[in-house]
Amino acid sequence: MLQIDGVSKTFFTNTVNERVALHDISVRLGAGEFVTVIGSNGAGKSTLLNITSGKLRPDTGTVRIDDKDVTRLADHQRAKYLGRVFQDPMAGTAPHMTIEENLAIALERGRFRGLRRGVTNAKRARFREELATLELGLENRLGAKVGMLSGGQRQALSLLMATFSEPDILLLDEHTAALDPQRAELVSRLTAELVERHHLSTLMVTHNMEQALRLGSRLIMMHEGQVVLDLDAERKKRATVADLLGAFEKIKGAALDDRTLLQ
Ligand SMILES: Nc1ncnc2c1ncn2[C@@H]1O[C@H](COP(=O)(O)OP(=O)(O)OP(=O)(O)O)[C@@H](O)[C@H]1O
Repeated sequence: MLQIDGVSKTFFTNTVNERVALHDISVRLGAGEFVTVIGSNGAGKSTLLNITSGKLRPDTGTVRIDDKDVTRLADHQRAKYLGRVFQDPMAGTAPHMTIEENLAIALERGRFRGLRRGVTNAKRARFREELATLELGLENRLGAKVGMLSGGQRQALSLLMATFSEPDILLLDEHTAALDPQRAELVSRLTAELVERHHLSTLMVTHNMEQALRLGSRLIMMHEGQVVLDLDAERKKRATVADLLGAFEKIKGAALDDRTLLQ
């Protein structure tokens, strides 16, 4: 469970480059809730994920994971609660290590810290079983260097690594955006399966509105550092891409009207 309460973040405060990235934002995720996050460029989506992961500190507000206040914990101290997959397929895995070495490191994080890093036969059996669910044949290539895999295969592996220690929160940062449509579709399908199987509380940023509507149990739209639309499962099921575009136009229009009124 994630509770982001009253979080604000401004970059380059009191300079000509000042940017308000988040403005008093509050987002709460229940256990197993899968929220897709859309919004225009600069809306604050990545900043929200970076504040959740501890990569950035908020200026004000708090971040709680499973009722524990983690606002002041650095990213490495929070890592055990979180899984994260980035847009760049090269970011989540170590290319010079084998598939099983990468998986062993991922397994060591999170709740399995008692285990040693070495790859035992028991672990190998588990890796094979988990990899088989990807349906990419990687279960037969445990000794292959990860750098030899395609972008789609690496991203599928990153996703598996981020999820199989069952983190409290899964953060997906446009994780299908750099893949061709077929691979993006595969990674989308795997995302839905893994989130469901491990019952993970998930925040997924995407620019693909159709994907944002298809995946997840709730959708939020951000604009200028705030949540401007929050659709629950029922409303999300009925919504179309045209509805989302319409809502966004209306919000932008309202913001313009407000500014006009102030002048
Ligand atoms: N490290 C940083 N230093 C300075 N400004 C930043 C930094 N990170 C984000 N910003 C600014 O904060 C605002 C929000 O950026 P953010 O990257 O969170 O938006 P986003 O919704 O993820 O955008 P995009 O969809 O383009 O990735 C923008 O104005 C951006 O320029």
